[in-house]
Amino acid sequence: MGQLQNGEWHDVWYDTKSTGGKFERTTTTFRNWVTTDGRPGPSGEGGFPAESGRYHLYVSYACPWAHRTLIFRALKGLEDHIGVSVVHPEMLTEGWEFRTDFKGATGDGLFGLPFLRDIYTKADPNISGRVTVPVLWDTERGTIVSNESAEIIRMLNGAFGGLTGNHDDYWPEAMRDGIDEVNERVYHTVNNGVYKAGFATSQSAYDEAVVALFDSLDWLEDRLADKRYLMGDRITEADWRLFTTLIRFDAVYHGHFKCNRRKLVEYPNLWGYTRELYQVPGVAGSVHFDHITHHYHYSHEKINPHRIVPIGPDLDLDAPHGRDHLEARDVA
Ligand SMILES: N[C@@H](CCC(=O)N[C@@H](CS)C(=O)NCC(=O)O)C(=O)O
Repeated sequence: MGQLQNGEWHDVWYDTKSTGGKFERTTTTFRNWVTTDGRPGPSGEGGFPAESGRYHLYVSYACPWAHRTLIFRALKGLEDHIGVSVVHPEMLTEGWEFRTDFKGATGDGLFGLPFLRDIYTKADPNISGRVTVPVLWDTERGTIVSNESAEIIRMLNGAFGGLTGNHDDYWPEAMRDGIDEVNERVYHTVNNGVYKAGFATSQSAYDEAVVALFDSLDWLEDRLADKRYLMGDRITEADWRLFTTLIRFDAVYHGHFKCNRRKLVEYPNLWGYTRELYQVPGVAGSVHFDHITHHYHYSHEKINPHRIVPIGPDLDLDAPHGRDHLEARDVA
């Protein structure tokens, strides 16, 4: 693991010394938007119109943030319009690599480059910062549109309907404030909360993160007692953002990140809800437990110095989800 400083690679682990042992996620560099007609989006510059075959996603199957973009690509019928390259699950001193010696790792499908950082320096030779997945690459302008998953999923949700005819909407206008409110708590205490617990280097930083995480899981468990999905009777973006953390919970976060007050399977509502989302057509194909389990345990040498990859729990994600008694309606 490392980062770029003025286009040069430096192998450094996360700095938690300056923050009293707390892991703080840095902000994202590329913030442009693909829009229907190329007009600028909420941030960055314009000139990125939705076109078939023009954009390419760089992802890791292990990463929960990249996973969101793969789910939206599948749900929105974008497989034939947006290509994908999958990095190797081991993220070591060179950062994400395009090695292909692991099932499902594709290499760099556009340029045949060895490292993900080469894609970042192709976009900006003097770039500084972390080299993260996902990356949405524009093959026409030869640059990165965005490396912020929260924004990439909104582009995939909203910009390509004219091309695909798929107008399913996971961020409906009338629900946006409510969705954003749920996202905010879920992001800080669950999505990023597991990382704050796992990467903490002081007891107090770990305690703070792990308590907030399980408070939120209790809150979500209650919320899902009479709601089929987080926002009620229709699936929204908020559900997919939560799903990619829940699906990794028992396999990785419970043990490797010490989020072990309870397992996900011990929450009846959350566990049924996770199975239902997993069973939505197109979603199971985006879940790769081999990459997930291998990545975390092998890459984080500071947490797991012998790099033993555990066997992992047997999870029956295809079991009936048992949530049919709660009302549901279409996303269109
Ligand atoms: N804000 C980014 C965060 C993405 C992120 O942190 N990805 C992780 C993998 S799960 C990564 O690539 N980390 C490499 C690093 O931090 O050096 C997003 O949501 O798109």
